[in-house]
Amino acid sequence: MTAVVEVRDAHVVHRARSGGLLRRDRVYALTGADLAVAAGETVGVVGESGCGKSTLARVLVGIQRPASGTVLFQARDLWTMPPAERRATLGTGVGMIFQDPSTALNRRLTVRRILRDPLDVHDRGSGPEREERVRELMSLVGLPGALADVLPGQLSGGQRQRVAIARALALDPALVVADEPTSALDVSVRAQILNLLLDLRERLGLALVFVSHDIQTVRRMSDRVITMYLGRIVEETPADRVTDAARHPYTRALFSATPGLLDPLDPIPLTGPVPSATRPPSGCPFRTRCWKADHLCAEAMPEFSAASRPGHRYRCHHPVEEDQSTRDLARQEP
Ligand SMILES: Nc1ncnc2c1ncn2[C@@H]1O[C@H](COP(=O)(O)OP(=O)(O)OP(=O)(O)O)[C@@H](O)[C@H]1O
Repeated sequence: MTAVVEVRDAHVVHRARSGGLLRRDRVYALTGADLAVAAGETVGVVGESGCGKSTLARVLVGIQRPASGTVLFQARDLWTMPPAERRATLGTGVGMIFQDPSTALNRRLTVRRILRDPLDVHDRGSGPEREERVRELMSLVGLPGALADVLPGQLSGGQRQRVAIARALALDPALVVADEPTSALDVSVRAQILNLLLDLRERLGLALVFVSHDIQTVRRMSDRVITMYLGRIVEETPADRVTDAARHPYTRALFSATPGLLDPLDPIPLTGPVPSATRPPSGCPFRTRCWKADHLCAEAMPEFSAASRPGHRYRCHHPVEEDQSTRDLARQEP
């Protein structure tokens, strides 16, 4: 597999937003992240709020430089290349779709200007070719050409997100990262936008990274699911087996609590709060909420183990069995 993007042992540490000027804690937003995404595949990223999903997304698209670790884009190290080359590589190679198209789009520019802008900045084609590309992009995302001269404020939320997607695709990127692309939209248009993304991935052979709180949607959209907990990737599971083959207790608990499964599962209780990212627990970060934790979990962060099927790895000293029913798991005392 040739990765479009590959992150190796990436760490991101922020200064805490609160705590006063003199005493600023460190927030461990991303710790030792490894991930590779190939052309044509969709990788979904799930986890509770604050676990580092957006940070990982920002590292993948080169908005966030990791404090340590490597980011390879099409096998080239992003952060050792000259800045101008990095800007050009990211500008043309990567598209990002944000949660809220109302804030992501410039309200003063027409749809045509928004879509032409990346073509102008990166000097793509002649004037007429750029106009043609704008038409092509609008048609690609299902926007009528008549909307070319309107402002984002005159569009519906779904239409605005289509413009944002078209803009992300303007320069034929190899990688698109969508961070909660539907959570600001009406429920009625969410499915349309998700289907559009899936269709575009097929047609354009994109590598797609999809970040969402909505784990049912991630499961439906993705080939592989990445589970994050307190800044760490703790499991990577083939999406079609995530509810029954995941081996990390946290992944099982997260998916067991998902409403809307065809075959509802017994919810596995997740007790207690998520610990602070400024003081993650020693050893396995999930141990303070895990019903299987023992002294070993407090002492050492488990290394990744490979599961029996390709594309499945997990970090856990006491993994649950594949196919062990959530009823059995739910009965275990935390
Ligand atoms: N610029 C920043 N300064 C300080 N802390 C930050 C900053 N950005 C993120 N964090 C912290 O880093 C951690 C990871 O944040 P991140 O936004 O990546 O999580 P997330 O999983 O995307 O959360 P959500 O689902 O709520 O969007 C959180 O504890 C967050 O508060």
